[in-house]
Amino acid sequence: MQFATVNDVILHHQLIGGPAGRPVIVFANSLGTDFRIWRDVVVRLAGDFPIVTYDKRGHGLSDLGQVPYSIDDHVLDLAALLDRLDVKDAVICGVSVGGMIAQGLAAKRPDLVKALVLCDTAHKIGTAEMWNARIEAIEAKGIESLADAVLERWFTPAFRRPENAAYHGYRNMLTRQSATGYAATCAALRDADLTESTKRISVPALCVVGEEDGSTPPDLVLSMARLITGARYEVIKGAGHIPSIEQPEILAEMIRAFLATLPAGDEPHG
Ligand SMILES: O=C(O)CCC(=O)CC(=O)O
Repeated sequence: MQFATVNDVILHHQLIGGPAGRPVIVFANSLGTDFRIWRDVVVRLAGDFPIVTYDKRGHGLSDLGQVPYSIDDHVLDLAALLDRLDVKDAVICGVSVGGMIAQGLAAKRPDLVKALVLCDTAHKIGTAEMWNARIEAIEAKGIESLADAVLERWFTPAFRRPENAAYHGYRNMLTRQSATGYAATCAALRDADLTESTKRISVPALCVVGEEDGSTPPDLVLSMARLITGARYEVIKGAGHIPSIEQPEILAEMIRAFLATLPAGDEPHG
C-alpha cells in the first residue's frame, strides 16, 4: 500500500506489478466506498495484468482536500496519479462516480486511456434536487441516517441477508467514510453532465450493469452505452450497483474477455 501527494492531496493507492506488454488495469471506486470493493476482482486478474487501485479524494485513506469537488478534480487526481506511476494506455475500470471519472479521463487525457470498462455508471446520474437533498441530509444527520436506503440500491435482497457478514462489513465501509468527502462528491455528481464528451469517446468500451442496480439501473447504463461508438453492453444477473462485490467472478471474466479483444500493445507501466 502506498501514499502519493498529487495536486493538493495525498492519495492512497496500490500498484500490483504484472507481465510486461500487458495493459495496466486501473480501478476507480464509487461514492461511499474505498478500493477494497475491487478485491475479489483484483485477485482473479492479478498475475496476468498490472493493476492500480486507489481511493479517490474524500474516501478511504486519501485526503479530503478542498471541498466541494467537481468531477474534474477527481479526473485530474487520477491523471496525476497515473503520471506519477508512469502508467499510460491503461484500461480504466470505474464503477458509478468512478465510471464518470473514467469517462472524464478519456476526454481529458486520451494518452492515458487504451480502453474503458464502465460499470453501473452513466454520463449523468440523478438530478440536482436529488443530490442537494442528499447533501442536506448528510450534513444534518450523517451517513448513517441514509445507509439502509443506500444499501438497498447497492445490493440484491440475497446479499442483504442479516446473516451475511459481508453485508455488515460493507455497511461499515459506507458509514465510516468521511461525511465531508461523501457530500463533496455528491456535489461533483450533481454538477456533472458528460453527455457531449462521452459522445466523443473513441476507445473500446465495455459497459456493464447489475440487473438489480437501484442507483444506475440497466436502462440508464444502456443509454450511456448508446452514446459511445462500438460500445459493448452486458447485464450481470444476481448483482445490484456493485457487481465487483456481488459477482466478482463474472465481472473478472467479462473484463478478461474484453481485454482479449484489444489490439496487443507494448504498454509501459510502473
Ligand atoms: O455510487 C455512486 O458513485 C453514485 C450513485 C449513487 O447515488 C449510489 C447510491 O445510490 O447511493
